[in-house]
Amino acid sequence: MAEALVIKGLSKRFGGLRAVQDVSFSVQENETVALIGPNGAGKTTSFHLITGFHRPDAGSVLAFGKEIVGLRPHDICAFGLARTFQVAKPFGAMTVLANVMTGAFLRDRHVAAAREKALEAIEFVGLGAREQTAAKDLTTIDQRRLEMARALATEPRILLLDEVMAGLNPAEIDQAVALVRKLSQRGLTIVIVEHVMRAIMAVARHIVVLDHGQKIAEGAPKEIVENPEVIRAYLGSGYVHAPATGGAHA
Ligand SMILES: Nc1ncnc2c1ncn2[C@@H]1O[C@H](COP(=O)(O)OP(=O)(O)OP(=O)(O)O)[C@@H](O)[C@H]1O
Repeated sequence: MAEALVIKGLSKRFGGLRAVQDVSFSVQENETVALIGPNGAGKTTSFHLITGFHRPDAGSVLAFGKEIVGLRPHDICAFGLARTFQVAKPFGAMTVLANVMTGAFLRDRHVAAAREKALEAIEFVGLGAREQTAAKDLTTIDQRRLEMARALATEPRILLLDEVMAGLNPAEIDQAVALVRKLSQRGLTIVIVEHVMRAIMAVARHIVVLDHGQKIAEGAPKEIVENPEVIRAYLGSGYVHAPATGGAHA
């Protein structure tokens, strides 16, 4: 498998705070990699750095062999990296279809083509019956579906999902897991930030753990949940059998 994303020495300070410190990891094509860690560990900042919303102080991000540090978010998206946001940012008054078309317009200037592509993405994420619903009237899981459809409509090769399971009930988490798997089966390379550990275990082939901006571990899910450093920093010793408090959700 070829490397879709190679991150080397990524660093970002906010004043005196080292939000991301010398973080390196790689993602193979069509692999799903999870980025986990406690609140404030630097996961979302890493997404901002990869997708051009923040410029790193140091480090490199190669996407399919091309350096993308320094490119604007729009150009990074056009290069094939799409993302969702931790706090969903739909255009509330606009319909689901109109929202997803804003993604599709990245590649298709023609309304009919953009509409067709948007409808395909809406159907794919399971929002087929809601295309004319205003985004603000969607349930939480449907808002997450909308975020994914909007990203998908930009025709990404790499999809970065930021806490798409937050606030979902257990049945909805199962649906979201199924959708992430379906996205992977479509051939996408996925990087997912998530606190819901059972979802991570169900979708990720590889896990990278951040703590205080630094990578403290990476490896296969089974290794990670047994790693003493990860248990200390994030999971807590009882997570496998009982929901952890304050950190990962079982
Ligand atoms: N724009 C900013 N200006 C100043 N500090 C910031 C900024 N963005 C993030 N930070 C700080 O950087 C650190 C890392 O934040 P980040 O949002 O990346 O963490 P996270 O791992 O995504 O956490 P969570 O799980 O809570 O979303 C935190 O201490 C945060 O307060």
